[in-house]
Amino acid sequence: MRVLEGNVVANGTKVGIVASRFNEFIVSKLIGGAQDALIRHGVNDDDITLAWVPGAFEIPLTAQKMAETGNYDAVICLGAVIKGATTHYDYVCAEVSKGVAAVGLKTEIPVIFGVVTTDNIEQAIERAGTKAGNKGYDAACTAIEMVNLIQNMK
Ligand SMILES: Nc1c(NC[C@H](O)[C@H](O)[C@H](O)CO)[nH]c(=O)[nH]c1=O
Ligand SMILES: CC(=O)[C@@H](O)COP(=O)(O)O
Repeated sequence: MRVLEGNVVANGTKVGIVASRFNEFIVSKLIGGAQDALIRHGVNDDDITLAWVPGAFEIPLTAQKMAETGNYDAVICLGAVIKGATTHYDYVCAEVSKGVAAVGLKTEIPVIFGVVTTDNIEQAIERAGTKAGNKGYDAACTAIEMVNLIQNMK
């Protein structure tokens, strides 16, 4: 049986990161986690490009623009959507999740969903480098694995 699988080893991998400034306290920790994972798995710091957007809603368009340049093997989307008093949360979460998935399918490179969507600030903190790990780190490992997997499929 031929098994297709990606290693978590970077080989000249070029990565774009789109990060939303809303809840920057959390998102900056996700960026730190992603950068740490990329570098520790062999990505050169010079091969990482970070684009800031105002909020998670703006992530998909920016991820698409980045992916369409052809300069990146993967794009990692980082953000923090935290539930407030109204239904705004649901609209932002729906659009960013659908949008990120659509960009991956359209551009045919891995576009990774590293956006935390939480009921409260405590849950977000737990996922930004404390008791539930760092979702930015996890997203970066996923990006490297997916780049490898797709290379192995050729
Ligand atoms: N409430 C959160 C937002 N809201 C802002 C939107 O993402 C968007 O920037 C605005 O509606 C303009 O289009 N964004 C987050 O990333 N996180 C939130 O908790
Ligand atoms: C997820 C959000 O957009 C959130 O911050 C909005 O809060 P609110 O529903 O209280 O306006």
